Parts: sequence; C-alpha cells; structure tokens
Amino acid sequence: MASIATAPEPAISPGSAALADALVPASIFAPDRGGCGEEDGDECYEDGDMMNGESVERGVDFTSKLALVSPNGEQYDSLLRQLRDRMEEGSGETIYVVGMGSDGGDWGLDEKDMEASVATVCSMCEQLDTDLILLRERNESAGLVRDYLIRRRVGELDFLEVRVAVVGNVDAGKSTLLGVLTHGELDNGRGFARQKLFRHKHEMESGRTSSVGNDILGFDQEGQVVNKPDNHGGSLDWTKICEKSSKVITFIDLAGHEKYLKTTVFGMTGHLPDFCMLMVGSNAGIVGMTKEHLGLALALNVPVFVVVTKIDMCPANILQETLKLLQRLLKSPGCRKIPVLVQNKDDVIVTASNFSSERMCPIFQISNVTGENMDLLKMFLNLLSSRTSYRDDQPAEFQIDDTYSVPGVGTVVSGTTLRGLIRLNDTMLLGPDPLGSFISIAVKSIHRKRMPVKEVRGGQTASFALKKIKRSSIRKGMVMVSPKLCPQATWEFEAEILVLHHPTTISPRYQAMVHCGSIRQTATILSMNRDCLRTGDKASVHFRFIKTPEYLHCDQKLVFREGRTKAVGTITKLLQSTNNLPSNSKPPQIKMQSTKKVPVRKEEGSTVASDEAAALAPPAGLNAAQQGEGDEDPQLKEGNKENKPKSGGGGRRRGGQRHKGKGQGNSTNPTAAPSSSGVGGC
Ligand SMILES: Nc1nc2c(ncn2[C@@H]2O[C@H](COP(=O)(O)OP(=O)(O)OP(=O)(O)O)[C@@H](O)[C@H]2O)c(=O)[nH]1
Repeated sequence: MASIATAPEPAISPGSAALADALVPASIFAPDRGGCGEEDGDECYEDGDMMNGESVERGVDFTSKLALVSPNGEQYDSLLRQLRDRMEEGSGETIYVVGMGSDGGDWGLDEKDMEASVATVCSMCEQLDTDLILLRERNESAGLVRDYLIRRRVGELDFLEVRVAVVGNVDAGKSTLLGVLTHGELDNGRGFARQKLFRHKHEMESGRTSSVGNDILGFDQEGQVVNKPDNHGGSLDWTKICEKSSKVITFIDLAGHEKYLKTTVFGMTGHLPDFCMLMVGSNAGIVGMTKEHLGLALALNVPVFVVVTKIDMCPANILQETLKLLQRLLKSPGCRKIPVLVQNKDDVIVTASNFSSERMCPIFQISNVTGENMDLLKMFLNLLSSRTSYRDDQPAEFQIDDTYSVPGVGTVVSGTTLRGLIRLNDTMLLGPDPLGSFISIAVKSIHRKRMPVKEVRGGQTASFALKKIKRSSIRKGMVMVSPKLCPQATWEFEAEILVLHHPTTISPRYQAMVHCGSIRQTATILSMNRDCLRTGDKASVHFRFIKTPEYLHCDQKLVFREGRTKAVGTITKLLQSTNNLPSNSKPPQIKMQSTKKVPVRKEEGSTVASDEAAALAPPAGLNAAQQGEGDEDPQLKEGNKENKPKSGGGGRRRGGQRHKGKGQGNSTNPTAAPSSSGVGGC
C-alpha cells in the first residue's frame, strides 16, 4: 500500500515508566498497524486510522499495501487525486511511503510488487510534474518498504519556500548555527561562524543579535546544500542560491536578549514563520528567554523544534539534565508537546513526516564546532514543507513588513504574500493610510530573495518596486490587496485574549502594543467582559488603535504586550467606528501621496484629483479638517529616509526599535477617544 506518512498519534504506554519519563524515540511516530493508541488516552489524528485520510474511494483500498501494484483506470485516477491533494496540502511536496499498509497486514512488498508500485508512482509524478526522490529503503517482515519525497518540479526561477524563525536565549548559538549552515564552515567556539552574518557594527562588537535578520539556505533536488560563499568576502549570492535550489529555507534570526523582545515578537508575527527553531545551549540549559520564546511560538500556533547546541563542550551529566528539563517543559500542561529525540536519518524522516501535527517536538543535539548531527538537522530542514497553501484562485493579499528607497528603482516594499497570485504589472490596492483609504498601485518589478521573477504566490516572501509612490507614504503593517477584496480599514475590533503575564491587573483604558501580522501599533482597551484581568485570565476585549486604522481579518492571531506584560489572542469581530480620529486627537495630517503631480480640483469639499489621485479621496463622512494635507504623521517619520541608500534588496534587514512613536508603549495613557461602534463583517 502507498501510505502517506500521516501517522496516528503515538501512544506513550502509561505502564512504561521509563518511556514516559524519557524522551520519546522517533520510531514511536512510525505509522501504527491500524491502531491509534486511544487506549492509552492519546487522541487519534483525524485520519489516523486510515493513514492517508481516505480509506476507500471508488474501489481503491488505500489502506492496502498493494494499492499501487496494478490499479485500474478508475483506481489510478483516485490515487492521482489523492496525491494531488496531498501535494497541495504540503505546498508542493509530500513524503510518500510505498509498501506499507494500515490494514493490519505485514509491511513490505516483494521486489516485483515494489517495482510495479514504483512504476505507478512514477507515472503519477509525471502527470503532476513532480520529482520522485528516494529517501530510504528498509526491509520489513514481508519485504521492502520505501519512503519517497515527492516534490513539485521547479524551474530556474522558482523554488519552494519555508520560513523558520530562530529563537532562543542569548548565547544559545543561534547566529553561529546559521553561519555554519549557510556558509558551510564550522565554528571555532569563539564566534568565528557568526561573524559572517553580522552586519551592524555594534553587533560585531558585542556579538549580539539586535533585530530581525534573514539568511537563506538552498537545497537542490537531491537535498544537497547549494550555498557557496565567495572565496574572498565570504558573501552569498542569493540569486545563484535560488537558481540552483528546489527549496529555500529562510531563517528569521531573532534576537535572544530580553531588550529586543519587541523585535522578536515582530519577527514571529510579521514574518509569518512556518516553523520555529528554538535553540538551547546544552551547558546553560533552559534559561532566560527560552520559555518566553517557546510560549510565543505556542501562542501563535507555530510548530516548534528544538536544537540543543554546544554538545562538544558540555559534560554528559549536564547535557542529560538539560534534556530532562526540556522534556519536562515540553510535556507540561501549558505546552502539551511530545518531545522526540532525533538520533538518526530514520528519525528525521519519521519526525519530518509527522511534524505538522504541531504536537510533536523534535529535538536535535548538535555541535557547531565539530559538526556533530549537522547532517540530520540539514536533512530535516530539507523535508519541512510550508504550512501556507498557495491557492492561486483566491484574491491576492500581501502584507508589508519593510520599506526601502532604492536608488534608480524607487520605492520598494518587502513582505509576505498571504494568498493568491501577484503578477508583474498587476494593479493592487495599497493601504490603509491614516484615513483608512487604499490607493491603486502598479507592481513595477518583483524580486524573490533578490531574484527577479514575474509572479509570487501565497506563502512566498517578495519585494515589489512600486510605481509613483513615496516611501514615506508606506508603513509596516500596510497591505497590498486585490481590488476584488474591496478592503476596509478597522479602528476597533474585538478579540478573545488570554493574559500570559501581568504584574497587577488590566482594566479598560489600558494601552499596550498590538502585534498582528506585520501590524505593530498601540491599542487601548475600551471595554471587556470582565472588570479586570489578571495573569491567566481569559476575556473578550474591545480594542481601539490609537493612531491609524489597520487592515485586519477575523481569526488573526495577535500578541498584546507592554514590557513584561503579555497577552495573546484571536480577533473575533471587526467593528465599525464613527470616530476616525487618532486617540491623541491630532487630525491625521497625511494621506497617501502619489509622487505624480496632478491637477487638484475641489469637489464637494473633498480633495480629488486625477483618476489615480481619486483613490486618495478620504471616505465619506470626514470633515474638512480630517482631510487636510499637511505635515507628515509622526508615525511615518521613519519613511523620511527617502533616497538614503539602504542595503535595500540585500543584506540582513535590521529594523530594531525605530518605530517608537511618542504615544506608543505608554501603559497608563487614558486618552482613548470615545467611540461609538457597530459590528462589522467577519
Ligand atoms: N563550543 C561551542 N561553542 C559554540 C557552539 N555554538 C555556538 N558557540 C559559541 O557560543 C557563542 C555564542 O554564540 P552566538 O551564535 O553568538 O549566540 P546567539 O544565540 O546568536 O546570541 P544572540 O545573538 O545574542 O542572541 C559564540 O562564541 C560561539 O562561538 C557550539 O556548538 N559549540
């Protein structure tokens, strides 16, 4: 049978004290022979009893190991449909097992049946334009079982993309590991490898990562790393890496120090990581920000894997202690993870196949100095598939997480395509501006990882050069969306939140920073369904942004934080507000400006110009004062670096803490504007 490796939830035997108390071996995640471990109190996966989500469809018994041996036309079509679905689910790839059934029979095929099954799989792969890559072959009781990676064939200008956020306490070895992975040279234990990544002078001196950085690691079709730093400066040519890669891992290197937590939160929410790599120094153990970062990943539902570093210099008893504490933390009621120690290639395949279940937490033990187990980590990274599906038929949405002014090119925005397809020369709506308006904008050029491309789709990060727009008119948190979406900006919203930590109590008028996607803005609590909130409390809370309205969706995750106060939640309702003034009551003084000079004529009290400028018209109902065009909004001041060359499409982007506007981050400012609101669509 061809089973796609969606294994049943593992059963940790309650009777086995040793196993219950130890790290779970990866083999426990190997597909079960029909059972799903319910007797042990563990839940099944939804499709756990069927291995591949559908047991019998039109005469194909997918649970039989013989399903692929000689399917008739109808059965073949069903198998093809099933494979196509799995490929879509895995954003262009899946791990496919041949010779293993979930019908209780012995695993393995004789050589003839294996040959016939593989011929069927090959034929399906041709139909779907995918490559078939053998990962491993093993002998089971009844014969051969093979695991294949099936991956969408990509041209020179395309590659699969997976984003991995790298978190962990200071000195856990985050930058060092990224240096080792992306530059292919081991560390010396004294900061050699990380030097290749640092761009900021103060980081070079202190050895500390201060803000969000990006590094890429490319894999070719065979799973080999393609990164080749140049011999002189040691820099990486991203275009070459992307051209040679069938998969590119983008590491979002986040700061370990507490003082950069704001940037770390932004990296986790704004850069939409598919996975989170939590780094732990084996000698230091679970210290500092480790729990904080793990909690953040859990709150945002980002699957976590752990990399324990420095095993070359750690005494065995300390390493065991760290692993013990780690598994205790992961299994604790707040985490509910199943820690799995990855020790060999088989473990990698089993954990990678089951990782998207979110409950499993693979643990690697590596050394950046000796390179021990680095091959396992690389293999695992190559097998991870993006969690964002790329449905081209949906209207496009792109969230902006940074802006640049590139000499000779103009304004460039970078960010993540949330869904849909964006093509060169497409017209999109960019916004919202402080008045909640969106303007039409044409996409002049598109880059993926510094490589010019003609289109990008959901799940892919990209930079767009935009026509006729000043950089100062664009801020992080804005979006570019298909005009089909008729986007609306929102001042107020309701969210279900959980307070993870607060030293006293939170009550209405409390203000803190809301992180939601790439939005980062202070919001005020206008009301809530409890008098006050303490650590551990849950509530439905009505928020209002203090500066500008934002483009939001229901079900979006958010983090609400101020200092060590933290709450996480989900947006449940978008509310319409008749008050369109920021909380500091100063009228918003800037509208999005096209750089094109257009004749301006007054029309019924609003400032409307040409077709393009018409999109700048403020929404009906605003008074003349609100429509005034004057000085720049202080929040947009960052954009004043117009024409200053910045390491634009290249290098690590270091945002740091530049956004702190005057009115932000003040926990006791009771200046929430009174509002009257109604429920908007969700
Ligand atoms: N012996 C040994 N040293 C390591 C290993 N990994 C990292 N180091 C050393 O540990 C120190 C800290 O590593 P970094 O990579 O800067 O740590 P970081 O987690 O990026 O720290 P921040 O950027 O401040 O968050 C450096 O001196 C590295 O050379 C390892 O596996 N073995």
